[in-house]
Amino acid sequence: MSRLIIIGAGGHGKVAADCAEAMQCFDSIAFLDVDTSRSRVANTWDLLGHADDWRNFNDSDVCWFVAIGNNQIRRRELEQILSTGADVVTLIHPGAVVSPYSQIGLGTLVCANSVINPFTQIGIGCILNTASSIDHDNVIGDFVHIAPGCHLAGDVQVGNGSFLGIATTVIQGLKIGQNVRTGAGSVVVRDIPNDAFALGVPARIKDK
Ligand SMILES: CC(=O)SCCNC(=O)CCNC(=O)[C@H](O)C(C)(C)COP(=O)(O)OP(=O)(O)OC[C@H]1O[C@@H](n2cnc3c(N)ncnc32)[C@H](O)[C@@H]1OP(=O)(O)O
Repeated sequence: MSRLIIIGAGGHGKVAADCAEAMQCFDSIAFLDVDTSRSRVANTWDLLGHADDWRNFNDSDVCWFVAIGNNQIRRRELEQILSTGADVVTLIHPGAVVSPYSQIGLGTLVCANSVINPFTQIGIGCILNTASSIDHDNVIGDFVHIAPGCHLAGDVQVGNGSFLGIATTVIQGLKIGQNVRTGAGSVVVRDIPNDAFALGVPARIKDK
């Protein structure tokens, strides 16, 4: 058992803490955040101090999770912590179904009711949000956010830093590039190139 400190006390941080509590493998759960105007988060968890001061809390029994929704900021913070060799954890809600034949990178959050089917690889620092399903043989890059209710069919690839908006559906075998964004409810039926923004049914690429 160890103490978990979560960096980022916004809505996503609260979901991460709730997941960590459900896992029942941490002695205590607390936060650091850039906003230190309060001492408690949602009247439930302690806010220990400023996120920039995280090294001051890096005792041997502490492990870390970065819960920042923005993919770029999450990447910056997590890479900084990983570079020091600090103990970063992966959070998988006990109500998620994860195949033993899949791989999940450090610092990723797998939320309740998500399903990860076999031979799928998930990178580091990802968010697989509530009730998302990632089917067989997917390759999901680093710092990707798959929003609630997304469904990815088999053999889908998603590049680093991409954000699939809530309830996006991707048919089998497609390749979604890096830093792509999709709108809520998009149905992706063609590959999407790097840095594109796509939305609609079927999803079309739009100007940003
Ligand atoms: C736990 C969590 O909360 S995780 C976070 C999950 N959140 C999401 O997934 C949010 C995804 N965001 C969206 O879908 C947004 O609507 C965006 C990014 C696609 C567009 O947002 P904005 O740039 O603010 O666009 P805006 O709302 O002004 O709409 C512009 C036009 O696009 C249309 N539009 C907006 N979203 C969509 C969509 N998802 N699909 C199709 N059309 C859309 C609007 O109807 C509007 O059309 P109009 O010009 O004909 O009236």
